[in-house]
Formats: sequence, C-alpha cells, structure tokens
Amino acid sequence: MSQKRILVIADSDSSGVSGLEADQKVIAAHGCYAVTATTALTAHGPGDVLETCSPSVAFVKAAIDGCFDGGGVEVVKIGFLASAEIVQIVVDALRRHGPRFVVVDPVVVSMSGTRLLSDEAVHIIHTQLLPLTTVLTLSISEAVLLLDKAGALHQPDVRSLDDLTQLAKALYSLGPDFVLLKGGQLPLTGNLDVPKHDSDKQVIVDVLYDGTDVSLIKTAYVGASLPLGVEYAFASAIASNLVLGDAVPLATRKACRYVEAGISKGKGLIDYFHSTYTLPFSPRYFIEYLLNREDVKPVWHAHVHHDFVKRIGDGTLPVEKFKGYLAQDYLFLVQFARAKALSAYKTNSMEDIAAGAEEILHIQREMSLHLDYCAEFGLSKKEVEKQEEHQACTAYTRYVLDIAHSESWFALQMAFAPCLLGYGIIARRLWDDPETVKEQGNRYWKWIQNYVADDYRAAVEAGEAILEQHASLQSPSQIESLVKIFIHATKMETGFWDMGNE
Ligand SMILES: Cc1ncc(CN)c(N)n1
Repeated sequence: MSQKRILVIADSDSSGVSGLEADQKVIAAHGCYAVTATTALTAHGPGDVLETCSPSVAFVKAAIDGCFDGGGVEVVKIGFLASAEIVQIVVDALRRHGPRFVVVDPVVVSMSGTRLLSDEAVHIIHTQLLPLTTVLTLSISEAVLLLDKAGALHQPDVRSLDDLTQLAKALYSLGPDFVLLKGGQLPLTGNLDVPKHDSDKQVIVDVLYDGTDVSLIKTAYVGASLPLGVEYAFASAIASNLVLGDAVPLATRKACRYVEAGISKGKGLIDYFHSTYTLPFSPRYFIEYLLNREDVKPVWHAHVHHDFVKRIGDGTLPVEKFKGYLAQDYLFLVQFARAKALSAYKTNSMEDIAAGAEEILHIQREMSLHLDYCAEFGLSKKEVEKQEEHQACTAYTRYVLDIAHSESWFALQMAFAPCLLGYGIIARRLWDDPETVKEQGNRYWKWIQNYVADDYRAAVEAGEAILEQHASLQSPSQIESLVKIFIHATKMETGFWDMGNE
C-alpha cells in the first residue's frame, strides 16, 4: 500500500521546531508522506528569527498545483500563510482542487506572541478560508484575535471552561466544520474550575465543537514552559489521522494524545517519534547487521575461525580427534532435530511448520553422511550411538531445547542460527581458500564438501530467509534480546570445537 499523502502549506523554520520541518516529522511519524508548498523561509538563531525570505506568490501557486497534479493528495494542512496574497492563492487553489479535508492552524501569532499576519490576510482567512475548512485548530490568543478581526468577539476575557466553550462556538460561526480550541493557555483545576493558585492548575482542556456537540479532551497540566512547537504538531497529527481514515473526533483526540506523549517523552523538545520503531538494520539485511555488530563480531570470529576448523582445512587434525568430534556431532544432531520438531509445534504458520519439517530431513541426511563418514574411519552406527554425550554437547543442545520451551518461536530460530549459518560459512571459506588442502590430499575434504553441497546450501538459504523475514517484524528491544541468544548459542558452537580439540 502506498503512503498516504498530505499537502502541507506552511513556512520553513530552520530551527526545526515549527513550520514544514515540524509538520514533516509529525507526518512521517504517522507513516504518511508530506508534500509541501513553502510560503516563507525563516532563519532562526537561538530564540530569535535572524532572516526571513518570501517566495513569490507564483511560486506558492505552482508548488500547490504541482502537488495536486502529482495525485493522491486528499488532505491539506495549512499553517503560516505569510501574506494576504498567499492566503488568496491558497483559497483559490482549494476551490480548484477540492481536497477531502482541510486542516487549518492559522498561525496568526508567533511562538513568542508577535502578531504575524496583516488585517487583510486575517480578513481573507475568516471570510474565505474558514468556510472551506474541515478542522480549525488554534490557541486561545489566536482565537481572540481572529474573532476580534471578524467582529465576532463577544467576550475577550477567557477565564473559565464556559468561556472556552463559548469561544469555540463563536469560532464555529466563522464557517469550519469542526473547531478544536486548544486550552493550553488556560490551565484549570482537577474539577475543571478556575484555579485560585498556581498549585491548583492541574488540567488542560481542549474543546472540540462541531455545531452540535461539545467534546472535552483533557490532559494533565505539566507546567507553563512547554517545548516550542507544541501548537503546530496538533494540526499535522489531525491531518495524518484523517488521511489514515479516522473520523474527526477520533482524529483530534488521537492527535492530542500524540502531542501529550511527545512532550512527556521528549527532553525539552517534542519527541515526534515516541511510538515509532526504528530497527537498526534495513529489511533483508538483518544477518549482515547481526554478524557485524561489535558484540557479535569477536564471538562469531572465534567460532568460524576456530583452530579445529583451520586444521580440518589443512588436513593436520589428528584422526582420533575428528572421530570423537564426529560421533559427538551425531548425538548433537539427534537433539537438534528434537528442538526443530518443537519449533514446528510452536508456530501456527503452516509454511513455517513445513520449513521446520524440511530442516529435520536435512538433519537426517547430514546424520547419514556422518555415519558413512564414521564407517570410513572404522566407527559403526552402534558405536557412535553408545558414546556418552560430552558436556559441551549436552550444554549446547539443552540450551537450545530450553529456549524452545521458554522463549518464542523466533527466539528459537535465533538459537538455531549459529549452527545453521556457521557451518555453511566455514565450509565455503575452506573450499575457496587456496591454503586449504584439497581433494585426496586432505582426509577431511569430504566433510568440507558436505557443507558446500546443494542440500546443505538449500537448508542454509531457507533458514536465512526465515531470519530475514521475521527479524523485520521484531521491535528494537526484542532484537536486543534475540542477539543475546545468538551470541550465547555461538559461544556454545565454539565450546563444541573446543571439545573436539581436547
Ligand atoms: C555443533 C554443530 N553445529 C552445526 C552443525 C551444522 N548443522 C553441526 N553439524 N554441528
């Protein structure tokens, strides 16, 4: 499904806390795609606007038309419109293109309280823009200014919840379908009364009015100094929720909750991405990421470059050691097959059950190769099976079986991963390495061949596909615990080689 598009018509703020820069973060955090028409450029220094620059009216018109002509724009979010000419251009464009929803946050007053729009611009907003508006969202001071200019301000002092509601109703009379009046400038008591002391201030109430119903959205008052840009985030969050299919009351309530969480999670700034997962790898590159992590790299290196492996490659490994290893590996594979069977039991996906069954058959073939191989070294199946399990073998397989019982299906796949990936990588490296003694010159050549053969390669590829497919569905914290399982199982692999070397 392609991302839903929102056209943002607003100024650019170099500090990133308001304007297009903030809107785009909010929209991206909702999984939507922002297209833009820039109405003004502002260069911000610490606490101050240093320079402003105005694009031509023709530029703004071209940007708006270009975005609509690109297709898919259902929602327009309007912020600072800079001049009366631009307000008029925007109104004309809305009439021409007729988007489904128009969310207007008419930035009439700056973050520091400075008046930003001329009387003429405000006039066009209330006479022409607001009747085209789905949701009008604004602060108390902006509401008072707008109503004053519209000649519809009946009570300039807003002190109580009742005043706030009357203000929302007055704004509704200017033409929007819904008014969301932000009550941030009027903290109330827990009972929604007027506070007598600062310590009584407990609740902020936003009022949503649709001409019939008044809905109150309450949030805890967290003090007068909020991060800059709080007011701006609401409208783009509402626009995002609307384009994602919410009705206006739910879209506004969710937007309030989104901003509330952004304030509480961000330290002095709004955390726009408080509910967004960012995985530390790109889809299909989990294994590459995993094997290159700083905590995995040395552990993985110890496994795949183990001395036992080197001596298989140059053929110097004493035969008795190899035989001992092979017999233990046979016992290991029996337990591993049990864990694979449990793995199939742990999933409801028929695809994954079948893949698990396939892997058990691969293990069975690997075991029969072991027996053939053992026979060549004069070791019968009976002799192999009656060997006592070495502690390294018990430790590794029972760790995997414990994960199978106590952790998720995917955690178990992570416990399998070092076994599956490691031998494929080791054998391929030995096969390619010019230092490796090949063919008849190396009595372990067949072992290398078995693990580069198509059958084993197919098992590795199927396992890799499962890891890649499911890793992308995990949360970042789950990835961390899964990596720990992988590291532990990799250490067990190294322990197995150590055992072979004893
Ligand atoms: C200990 C161990 N690890 C991995 C593999 C390869 N399946 C194996 N046979 N044995």
